[in-house]
Amino acid sequence: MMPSGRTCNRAFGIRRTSQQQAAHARQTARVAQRPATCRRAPFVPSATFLQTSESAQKTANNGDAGVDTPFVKARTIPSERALAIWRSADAVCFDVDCTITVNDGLDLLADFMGVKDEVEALTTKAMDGTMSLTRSLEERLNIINCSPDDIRRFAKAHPPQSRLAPGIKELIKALQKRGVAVYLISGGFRELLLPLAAHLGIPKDRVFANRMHWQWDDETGMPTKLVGFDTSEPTARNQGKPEAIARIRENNPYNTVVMIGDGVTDLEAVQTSGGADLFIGSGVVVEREAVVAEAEWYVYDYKSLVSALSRYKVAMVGSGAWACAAARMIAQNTSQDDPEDEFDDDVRMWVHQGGELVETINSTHENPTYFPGIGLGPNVIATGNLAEAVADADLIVFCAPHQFIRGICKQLMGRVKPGAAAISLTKGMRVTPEGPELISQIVRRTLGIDCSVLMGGNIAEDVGREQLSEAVIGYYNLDNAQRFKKLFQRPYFRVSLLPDPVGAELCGTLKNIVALGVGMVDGLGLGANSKAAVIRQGLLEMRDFCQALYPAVRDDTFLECCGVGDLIATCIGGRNRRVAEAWTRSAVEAAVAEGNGPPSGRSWAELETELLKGQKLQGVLTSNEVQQILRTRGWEAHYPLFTTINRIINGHLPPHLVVDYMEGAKAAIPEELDEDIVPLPRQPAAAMARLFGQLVGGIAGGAGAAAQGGATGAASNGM
Ligand SMILES: NC(=O)c1ccc[n+]([C@@H]2O[C@H](COP(=O)([O-])OP(=O)(O)OC[C@H]3O[C@@H](n4cnc5c(N)ncnc54)[C@H](O)[C@@H]3O)[C@@H](O)[C@H]2O)c1
Ligand SMILES: O=P(O)(O)OC[C@H](O)CO
Repeated sequence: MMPSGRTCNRAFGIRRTSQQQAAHARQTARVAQRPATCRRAPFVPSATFLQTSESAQKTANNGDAGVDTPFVKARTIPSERALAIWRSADAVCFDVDCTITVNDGLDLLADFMGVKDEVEALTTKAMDGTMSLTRSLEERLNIINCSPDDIRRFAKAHPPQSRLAPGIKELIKALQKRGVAVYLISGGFRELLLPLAAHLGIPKDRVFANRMHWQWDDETGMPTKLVGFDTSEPTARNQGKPEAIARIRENNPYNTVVMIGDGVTDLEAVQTSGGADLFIGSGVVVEREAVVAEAEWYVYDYKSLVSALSRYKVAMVGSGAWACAAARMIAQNTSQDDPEDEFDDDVRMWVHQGGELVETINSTHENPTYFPGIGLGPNVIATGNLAEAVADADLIVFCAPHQFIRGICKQLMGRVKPGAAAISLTKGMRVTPEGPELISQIVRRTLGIDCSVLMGGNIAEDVGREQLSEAVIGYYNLDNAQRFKKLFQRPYFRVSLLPDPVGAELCGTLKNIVALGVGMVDGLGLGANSKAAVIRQGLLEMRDFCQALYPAVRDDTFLECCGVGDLIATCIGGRNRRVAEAWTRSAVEAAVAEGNGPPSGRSWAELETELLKGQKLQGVLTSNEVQQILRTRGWEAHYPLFTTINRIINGHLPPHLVVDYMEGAKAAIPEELDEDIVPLPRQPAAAMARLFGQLVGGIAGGAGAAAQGGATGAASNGM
């Protein structure tokens, strides 16, 4: 800003950090050697927002021995109010001279025209108050007396990039990227500002400044001689900046407008009604005592404004295998040194166990219980306190085993930040007498926030090893989905958006049942053809079930990575498949070994503990949940594979019927057994004992018999 820019030769007695003092000394030495009219302010090099503001604040609070200047406390840490306004700004207005540029345009032009000293004398008069701003501008232009050609030559000699303050271009770019309207409001002249505006991508109609008046040549129709300037522009007089902002507001539906500048006329922008909602003082180029003292927020580094612009805080609810792999990706993204990074570096992770595991994660940056051998990143901060993990979080990632989500959400009721957005990575559903409820629906209903889903063929350990994986984000709110995409997307983790959240979530849920079937095929020693048959039928039943419950679910969704992609990944490398294989082997071996006696195959719960070491099996619970829906609605015959698998896992049918699911679904299940739906039974079901007793002869024929259709025969016999 031009008029007060003249005051920058004065010493203002600002208390500085030692870092600032060193920078200031270097700057002072440089300034002394050049003809610029502004003494540079301390510039804090490349510190992050918090480091900058904290160190500055600390110095301000402690005092700084060795500096004998009067104490002025710059508010370098923004208040919550200031931060909220900054983040929600619709328009940001910048002063130009010594705010976005390192020098004053009119001074530079005077120097270029060889009249620097006379112009400076007039400036001093204006600053002394012995001359009005308007008259001082008039007289200075008179002395400068340039032609349009001089201005063109001046612009060439001082191109925009040579004049920009450090970090300003990145700040303006970050604002524009967010859709914030950027304005220039200057006591300088349009003729000198427009090249800067063009360089910064600011349209001409967003530049408020004074206009030179020219004498025009009658013959050529071209401007020839400078004869004054347009005094009707608000920027030609004191209190002009708030007036310009009031005009901007009149013509645009902005709720929130911020003014940034180095001088007192910029400060005025917030002190008048109709002006800006927030003034941010800039000490990037010069420090002015009055501005430092009055500004609600004062910055020495534009990076700090970029950092503070929109730092979404992220919470991870869960700390199992997938929660760790996902938190690791998020932490990689949030810690990027990118001025446009929208996220706070830290990722809070809730650890159900609390205690020692929390301490281990925070000291070793690894979760040895659920995700051994893979570092999470130092910015994943574990806590055993659920409410603390999500407090202040703008983005909440739910990734706990599905049976716990409802309880978790109940604890979080009334504790999440209004306006927060959630995403569920959990695969599963809940079934109530009223019908099914998806995990994302539980989050939405209990917490009253938007909830997207992220689904795909994503074996946690493979993602942790940065092997290529794909996922979709199924969404209702596109803005939130796009933000989550930025949060998750990595070179090795390809994320796309899918406007079918229900289809995506149900695919992720139902494939766990099919994976149990494939594990059974493996446990029976059958080959690829049988697995393919089970997978194909599983995909059909997944599609039919989704569309029977939610007719809007799209066919295409099943061809996405959340559909067939996840199905294949789980059936090749998932936990459900692995545990089902072990369970089937154990059941078959026990039946063969014990003949007609009661089989002693291992229970699901036992194998879950032994093989998954604390991780949770989702397929058995999901199968029981889905089966309740099938049974209640009389749909069992339409879902023969789902039904057969459910009967097998609950001990109502022998495992080899998985490849003869049409028969399995038709089998008459005794009344009392039909009710016997026990999630993860601790003991082999009594029903299993009876069935194995009847079927042991058939099973003893082994997998070979089953592969050749023997399983069908045995099942038929058994039923
Ligand atoms: N593991 C994978 O490869 C993978 C991949 C994609 C999706 N998923 C899905 O993500 C979800 C979470 O899976 P995961 O692998 O992160 O977890 P996990 O299977 O490793 O389960 C262990 C987690 O459950 C927690 N837990 C145990 N008891 C609890 C309780 N009473 N209340 C709350 N939490 C409790 C543990 O603290 C731990 O964080 C599941 O729905 C799963 O289907 C898993
Ligand atoms: O290991 P599973 O069977 O729980 O499956 C893991 C993931 O869901 C695969 O995408």
